[in-house]
Amino acid sequence: MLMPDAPTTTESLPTSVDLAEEYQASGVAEILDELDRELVGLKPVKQRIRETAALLLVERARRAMGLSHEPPSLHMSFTGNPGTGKTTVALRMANLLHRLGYIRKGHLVSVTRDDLVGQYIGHTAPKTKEILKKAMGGVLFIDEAYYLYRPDNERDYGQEAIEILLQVMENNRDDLVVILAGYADRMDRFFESNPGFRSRIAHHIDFPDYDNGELLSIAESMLSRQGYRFDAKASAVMGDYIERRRCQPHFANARSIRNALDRARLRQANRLFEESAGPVDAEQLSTITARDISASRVFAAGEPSHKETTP
Ligand SMILES: Nc1ncnc2c1ncn2[C@@H]1O[C@H](COP(=O)(O)OP(=O)(O)OP(=O)(O)O)[C@@H](O)[C@H]1O
Repeated sequence: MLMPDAPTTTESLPTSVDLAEEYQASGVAEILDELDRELVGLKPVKQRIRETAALLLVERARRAMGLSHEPPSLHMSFTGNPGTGKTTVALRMANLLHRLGYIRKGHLVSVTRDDLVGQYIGHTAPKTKEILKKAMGGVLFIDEAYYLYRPDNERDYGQEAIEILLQVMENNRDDLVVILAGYADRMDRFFESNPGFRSRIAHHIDFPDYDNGELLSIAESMLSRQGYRFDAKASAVMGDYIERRRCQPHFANARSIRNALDRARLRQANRLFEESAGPVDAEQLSTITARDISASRVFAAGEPSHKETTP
């Protein structure tokens, strides 16, 4: 395996590097395989991550061989609708950057405006610096990053947080990676008004919405990880649920699926209590039936829309 830092004498520099071996030895292969296996869909996202990993491996090899190299800029923006996997992929990205030696610790600190910006004068700088301290050596993930900038209020404290962030993104490039996340259109407007951010972010990754088939696969894989499964009819009803849920307000892709499954498990538990006179077996305890899903309000015809949190 390559040394993370370039050797100091020319004699000790390697004259060639086996990239395929590096790919395996660094653990990058394992992370990318896991990403492929565990995350449904996201083809363009996975492709971009593979490309980034290849770039970083080549950069590392150049450094080890004493070729001219520039520390790559790793700050990123992840755009897409809620529940499209941005946080999940950011976690994997942190792991990847750590395995490649680009960040010391590889942890992820996920924040929103309220974690960075204070309500009173003098509160913002210490708050932002505290978060940055926590994130050093890892990845700082700022969800709905555009809320930091409020053009309607000239004296908004968000501006102070922005200035500190920009400085740290420039000066601590070798120890902190910042990922800005949120809706694509709002992020575009944010970059237009804050060119400092645009120029510091080299990698833009767009997360598409999942299609109905992908959401059904996500539901099945989430359930199986929890030790449950749909019976044959439940799978079909879940497909129908997804079709209807997508057209209702507060739809949040995979997050809506996670919430729907939580509620289905609740109904299953209640059903087991109501139905069972005697002992229940493992099969019954692990099966979600059509009824556990069809009792959802999503199926109530003409019913006004409901919020994500409604049971
Ligand atoms: N492709 C996928 N395969 C399996 N599970 C997924 C996939 N994408 C997302 N999930 C799951 O869906 C949930 C929501 O995903 P995540 O939090 O990463 O989305 P997000 O884009 O960050 O959205 P938000 O900002 O609204 O939280 C998580 O529980 C995650 O594990």
